[in-house]
Order: sequence, then C-alpha cells, then structure tokens
Amino acid sequence: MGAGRRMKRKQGAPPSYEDLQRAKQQKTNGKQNQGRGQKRSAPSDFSDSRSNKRQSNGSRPGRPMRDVYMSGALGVKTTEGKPAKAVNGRIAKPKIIPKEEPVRQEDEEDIDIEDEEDDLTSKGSSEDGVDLLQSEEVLQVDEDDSPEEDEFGSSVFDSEEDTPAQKETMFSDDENDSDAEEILTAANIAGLSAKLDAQQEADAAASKQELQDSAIQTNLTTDIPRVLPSAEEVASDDEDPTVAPKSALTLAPDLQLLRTRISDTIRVLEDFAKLAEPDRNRSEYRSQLLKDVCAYYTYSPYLAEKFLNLFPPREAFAFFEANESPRPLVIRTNTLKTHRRELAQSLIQRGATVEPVGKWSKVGLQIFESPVPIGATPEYLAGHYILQAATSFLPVMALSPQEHERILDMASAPGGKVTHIAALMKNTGTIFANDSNKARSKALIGNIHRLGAKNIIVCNYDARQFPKVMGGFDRVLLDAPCSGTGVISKDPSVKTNKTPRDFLALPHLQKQLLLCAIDSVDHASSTGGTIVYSTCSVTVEENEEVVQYALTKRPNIRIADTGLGSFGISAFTAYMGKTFDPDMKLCKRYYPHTYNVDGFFVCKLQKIGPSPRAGGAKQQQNGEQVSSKTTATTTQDTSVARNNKDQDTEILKDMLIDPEDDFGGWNEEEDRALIEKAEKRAARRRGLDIRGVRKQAEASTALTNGTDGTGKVKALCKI
Ligand SMILES: C[S@@+](CC[C@H](N)C(=O)[O-])C[C@H]1O[C@@H](n2cnc3c(N)ncnc32)[C@H](O)[C@@H]1O
Repeated sequence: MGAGRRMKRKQGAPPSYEDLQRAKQQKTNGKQNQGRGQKRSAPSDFSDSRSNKRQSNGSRPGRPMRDVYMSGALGVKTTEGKPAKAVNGRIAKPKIIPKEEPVRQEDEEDIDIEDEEDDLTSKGSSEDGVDLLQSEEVLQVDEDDSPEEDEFGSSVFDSEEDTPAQKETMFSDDENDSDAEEILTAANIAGLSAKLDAQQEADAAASKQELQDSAIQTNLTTDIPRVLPSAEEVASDDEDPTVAPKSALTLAPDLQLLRTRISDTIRVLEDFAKLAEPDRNRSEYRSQLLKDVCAYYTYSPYLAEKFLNLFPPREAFAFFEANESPRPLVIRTNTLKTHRRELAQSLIQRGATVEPVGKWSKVGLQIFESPVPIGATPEYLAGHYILQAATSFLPVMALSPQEHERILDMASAPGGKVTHIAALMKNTGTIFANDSNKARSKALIGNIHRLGAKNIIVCNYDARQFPKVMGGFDRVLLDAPCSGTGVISKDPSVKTNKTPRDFLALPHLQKQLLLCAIDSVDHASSTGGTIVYSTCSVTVEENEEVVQYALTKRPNIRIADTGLGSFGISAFTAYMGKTFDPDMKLCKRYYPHTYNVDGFFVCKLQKIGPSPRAGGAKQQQNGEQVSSKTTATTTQDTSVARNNKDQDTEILKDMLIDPEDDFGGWNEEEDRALIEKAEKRAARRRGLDIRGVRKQAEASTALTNGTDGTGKVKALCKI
C-alpha cells in the first residue's frame, strides 16, 4: 500500500526525548529559530512528514512494471500538449509540473465548495467532482451568487482483491485489462525499467536502514523515557523544553523535541508497566500526548482528543501524520465516452505518467506526473474523465446501480458520484440529482453536460423534503454533508474550526436525511430497495450513530454487505460505552493512514418493508408530484409508487410492527431537547456558562440565518 511505503519513509527510530534535550542544552543560546525550518533539517530517521508533503504524488517505488502506464524512453512526446489554450479560450496556458512538484490538488482537482452561506453542512463528504474548468466556472458563479469555497481532491488505494460485487458493478465496463497492460507496457517498458531499477535499489537501501533503526529502537525501549515535565518545569514557562529560547526571537515550539516526545509518550502508553515513570499515571501521559499533538499538528484540543479516543495512540499518530500529506491525484474514466485504456494512452501521449488505481476499479487512474494541467486537457474538456477521489467510487460501487432503474442522489453536487451512477447505468433509467445548494448545482449541471450523462434530472430541494417531493425509488444514495474529518489533508481548517456544536448539529441533519432516504425507497423494487449512506468523516457521531438511529427509527431496514470485499475496515459495533447493531461490522471505514485514501464511511441498507404512514408510504404514493423546481425534464415515467397498502400492512404485521403505529419521521422536539442537554453538558465540561454560550449562539443565528430551510442547522453550526 502506498500508505505503508510512505510511513516506512517517515518513521524510524527517533532519538529519545532525553537525548534531544541533552543535545539542546549543549547548543548556544543564540541559536537560530528552530521552528518548522529546523524540523525539516531533522535527522533522516526522524524526518518530518510536512516537509515530504509534496512528494506523495510522486512515483511510487517498487510498483510492478506491468501496472504502470507512463511515457518512457520511447520518447512519446507531448505532441498535443498545447491545445488546452485554444479551447473556448478559457484555459490557462499549460503548466509544466516538475517531478518534485507534482500536480497540486488545490489547483487541479475537483472543487467541492463548502457553502459558507448555505450552511456548514455543505462541507463535502466525498470530495470529488468539479475539475479545474468547472471550478473556474464555480468561482465566477460564486461572485454572482453566494460565496462558496470547497475543494475536491483525489486519492488512491491499491487493493489486490476483486470481489464478486465489484465485478458486478465496476467490471461491467468492456475494458480488457490484460490488453491494456500489454499495449501500454510495450509502449513504456524501456523508460520504466531504468526507473524501477533505481527505485528498487533505493527501496532495498531504505529497508536495510529500517532494520538497523529498529534494532536501535529495541535497545531504546529498555530505557524509561522521561516525557512528563517535573514540578519545577511545570512551574517555569521559561524552562519549558518544548519552547525555543526567547533569544531565538520566537516562541515557536521546538517541533523536533515535540515529535520525539510524542513518539516516546506513545511507547510508554503501549508498555506502561515497563516504561512509565514511578508515581505517574496513564492520564498524565495521555494529557501530555494531547498537548503535544495539538502543538505539533495544530489541532484544537477538542478534535485531537476525539481522534485520540477513536484510535489507539500509535494509530492516532499515523492518522495525524497522514493528514499532513495530500492524497494522490486520481481520475475516473467516463465510460460513457471512452475506455480507460484509450484514456491512459491519450494522457501518456501528453507526457503524463499514469497508473491504474488498483485492481478493484476498472475506471480509476492515478496520475503521477503531468506536464499539462490534468483539469484542462482536451480529453478533460471532452468529458473523458473527471477528477475524483478514489474513495468517492466506493459509495457508488456499494449502491450497485442497475440499468433502467430509478435512482435518487439526495446530495449530489458537484456530481462526481451521480455521473458515475449514470455511467454504470449506461445512460438508461432515470436519476434524480438533488442538492440544496443552488450555486453548487450549477457545477453539477456543468459536470453532467461535460460527461454526457443524459438520464439525470437535477433538482434543488432541501433533501429533507423527500419523499414528499417524490418517492418510490429503486435506490437512494445519501452522500451526506459532514464535518470533513476524513479530508483534513485537503482542508486543514477542519483541525481548528470544528466545535462540539458541529458534532451535534451535523449528526442531527444526517439522521433526518437518512430517514428521508429510507422513506424514499420502494421496498418492493424488484431490483433494488437499497440505500447507501456515506460521509467523508471518520467520527462515530456522523457514521455508526447515525445508522444506529435509523435502525431504531425504521425497523423496516437491515444493514447489508457493501460488496466492497475485504477492502476497508469494519465499522465499530461498540464505541465508548455505546453498543451498535452487530451488523454494523458490515459497514466500511477507510482511513488516510491505512489505505492512503480520504477518510470515508460507507453503509449499505436494504429496505425490507414499507415505510411508516407518516414517514414514507403515504408520501411515496404522492411520488408523482414532481415539483416545478425540477430543472430538467425527462420522458421517463416518474410515478413509480408501487406500494400496495394491503400488502404493506401484511408485511408490517409479519415484522411485528403495528401498521397503525406511526413510527415515521423524526421528533423535532425530542431531538432539540437532546441537543440542548448535550450542549449543557459540553459547556459544563468546558467550564462555560450555558447562558453565555446560548446568547452567543442567538447572536450568531441572527447574523447567519437564511431562508432556504436549512437556516436552523446553519445557525447551529456557525457558532
Ligand atoms: C458531500 S457533498 C456531496 C458530494 C456529491 N455527492 C458528489 O459526489 O459530488 C454534500 C452535499 O450536500 C449538500 N447539502 C447540504 N445540506 C443539504 C440538504 N439539506 N439537502 C440537500 N443537500 C444538502 C451540499 O450542498 C453538498 O453539495
């Protein structure tokens, strides 16, 4: 795995914290500022991931040659490397991207605009979709409409496994893998072999060094690291070893010392009986770790603690590290217009180095280098691909859309997933692509046109209005608005701008949306009856807890296998004293540090009985009411409300549910009371007066409340 390799480069045997302190004392008082610059000059076995940040898109050593597509020594020139300038007169001149400075995601990849104005909730889950040109369009749109900022990125993972479900969904394209390999390998083999030889040599040297380092590390473990400050050190700020001397004209933390102390503290926590100082307890080490993590990686204590609760200390460290590097750039072939093999060849001819994203996907390509902006090639303009995070493929694979079905994507802008669905359906059936954010919907429409999807109807509702607007869908995708804790490398502001309120308000919205998604599905669909819920967040509140809430409120659903095989980590069945449905293990979690992909959560639900009268069935029967807000037309029949009331009643009885019982909808009052209670508790924990917090919230609400129906949530989130 890419991540593994990356971690191998970054981690080694760091000098112990005490050694570093000793070395530090020997230095003169007038030494230079030891901020980030110093960190970069740290010893090689202690290198800083942030200084490696730009390398992660670079070539990956040790790849099997047959997997790599690139323009090699055969001299495939970038003969068509200029024309981007000419198309529509809209493209900036092609930029040469040197090897050391791979394509910058911020510049090139899909932009997922966080809707500041609409609501905080538009912070993307699966950040994918709009490419450079679209983003240019969006930025223009933003000036006209509401200001927005979001960013879609790309990521990649390798998986050696093909599952039957993947075959069903992704391998339906008519690409022949071995053909592709043969042709492309023949075209590139000469250029690759020299490069790979060098890479293998470098790998072997790195492995040797790593073995030596780990031997040293083993010796180190017999020492008891002194990581906690003594009483005197606590008393005197000036002697704080994490702060550079004042003579250095800065109070920037000494990052090298911090990093070493983090590493030492983790060692202690892992082997407490052996390595802890006498009379020190675990929580002292944990709070030291929290403090150091916040200082080193610049997280708010609130969020850092959340992650330290989510992972064991060493894994949390790997997670924080992974968030400091961008994920690799990935594109999805648009099979409505081309095949991956042809696309790869075209990009190679433009001088790009590309590689299949992994065996799990027939449509993903990872871009290593490109002398032309990947968001501005003629192939891009012709809609042959879209820049899209690799994890963004997964919810669509789990949804497994079938030809001729009727599908709803509840929160679809800027359209990475919905255009993927259209491609898998080969432009048959009908897809409703909804998003509550108008400006983002323009980007969505742009992508739909560029990629040539012809079976999509765009609508602009608050998705909580489904299924009142229409229901009876074969499948529904809810790629929910979320906190974005899985995509911190793309949006580091998440490190500090998320508050406890966000983790109350967002799950509240997500729960409401998920119930609406469930109620919008036709349980009697002969092909589907499926709901997929996904987020690009790793928090339990936004994932397992949301699914658990839906299971409680809707006994007519079951968690189903995602069909993603062994790829991904099973979701939690218990977390911090809470237990979830045992089938929660069927849901999948993805982390940047395990697969070098965006953090993601995917859950597949199967609807096995009708929705309650209040929540869905009744509304589904109104499924024909396609509102005038629908912004495109189709010849497809939208009246697919197939529920037979008598039959439904029987099914409900079979499920031991009283058909007259109104188990639908959410109880706004009940939720509000719960939120207020949680807020009170959070304020008390932080030593704040809840009345002051509320006053501030009200003031903020007055400033930010909108008229689009999402104002309540927006107000909550802005505090
Ligand atoms: C994670 S993004 C969706 C990304 C999209 N699925 C894709 O693949 O390109 C979440 C989207 O939810 C939208 N959204 C937020 N609140 C919503 C609501 N109440 N109803 C519908 N859409 C909403 C945001 O505008 C944002 O576009």
